Amino acid sequence: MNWDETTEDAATPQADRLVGASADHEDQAVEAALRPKDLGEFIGQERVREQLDLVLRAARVRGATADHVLLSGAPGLGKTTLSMIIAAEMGAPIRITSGPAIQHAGDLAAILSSLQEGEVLFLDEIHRMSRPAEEMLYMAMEDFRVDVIVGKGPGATAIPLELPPFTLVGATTRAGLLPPPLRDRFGFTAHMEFYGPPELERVIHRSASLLDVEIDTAGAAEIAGRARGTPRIANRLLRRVRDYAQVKADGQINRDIASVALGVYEVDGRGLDRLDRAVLEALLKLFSGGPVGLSTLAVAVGEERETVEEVAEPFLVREGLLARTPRGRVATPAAWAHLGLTAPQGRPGAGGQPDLFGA
Ligand SMILES: Nc1ncnc2c1ncn2[C@@H]1O[C@H](COP(=O)(O)OP(=O)(O)OP(=O)(O)O)[C@@H](O)[C@H]1O
Ligand SMILES: [Mg+2]
Repeated sequence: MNWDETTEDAATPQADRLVGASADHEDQAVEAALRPKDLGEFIGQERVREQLDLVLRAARVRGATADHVLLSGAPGLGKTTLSMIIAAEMGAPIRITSGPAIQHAGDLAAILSSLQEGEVLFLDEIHRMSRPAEEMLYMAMEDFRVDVIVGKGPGATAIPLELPPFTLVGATTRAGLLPPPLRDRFGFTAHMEFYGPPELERVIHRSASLLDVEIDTAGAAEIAGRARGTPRIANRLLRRVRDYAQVKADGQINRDIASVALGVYEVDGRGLDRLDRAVLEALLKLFSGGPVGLSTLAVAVGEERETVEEVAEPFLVREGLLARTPRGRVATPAAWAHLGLTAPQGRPGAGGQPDLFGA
């Protein structure tokens, strides 16, 4: 791979895992076809949808350009999809760029000065923009104006440039990293939550019908339960189960087919993959449930510290299977139950014993 093409995701260990939330190459190729096109088609996120609907409707009634919108949430929850829906609902064209693509303020000035009135500018990974570009964006968002610097050194002059009104849609997986002045300039902020099983089932039924795959209710529920609250993962698991159904059966997906297929891909009933389970198993079997230091745990599973910390742990913590404590990683009672093991007496999960480990 050419270093220039290295993205954050490619640099992330295990980015290609079946239950990883970032888009892989195949996702990028097929996602466009699966994207809901308007708010009515967008599944779940009721509150965000309702609020956004009001914001967009009000703008349409006033005949105005919609306020700037910030979309924050984990990968694969629908930020890019919503940005396209915003443009579609406003009947406006959309321009797509990203923080890492804007290295110099001049890059941003070029984009801003070529926007049409009412256009939606989608700025993905807005937390990764350079500082000077960010400052230019403040003025553009607030006053629809930028200062273009012409020349260098003492002779440099700032030429003010008026911009047509536009709607900035920023997306970030790390809202906490946004400087407050930037956050404050958005008229509306939408926090996207993980999806519950019923919504994921609807996502799966919808995608199955677009992909022309037959699936019954129980089959969709089986996949939804393993999709880690994330539509992108649900769609990816659906494609793998479809492959299995086509090769090993008559192409139709039911609970058994889904369950056996995902077993082949080592995604368990709760959405844990081989790495997740290796981490839990080491914690339980080698360290009696902890507490154990991250480095020790990583050595025990033969992975890098970062892989354990950034790839496996967030989901295990979210699922309530593992806790990070000041003294190290600790398994919760649910972890013992999930792996079908019995906690030694006196450990969390041993039942009726005092919790000595602060889990
Ligand atoms: N609410 C939804 N209803 C139906 N499908 C959805 C929904 N949200 C996301 N999807 C599907 O999940 C896929 C991933 O969504 P999207 O690309 O919008 O995620 P994202 O939040 O932009 O992720 P990233 O942070 O990696 O950029 C899309 O192909 C889309 O089909
Ligand atoms: Mg996206």
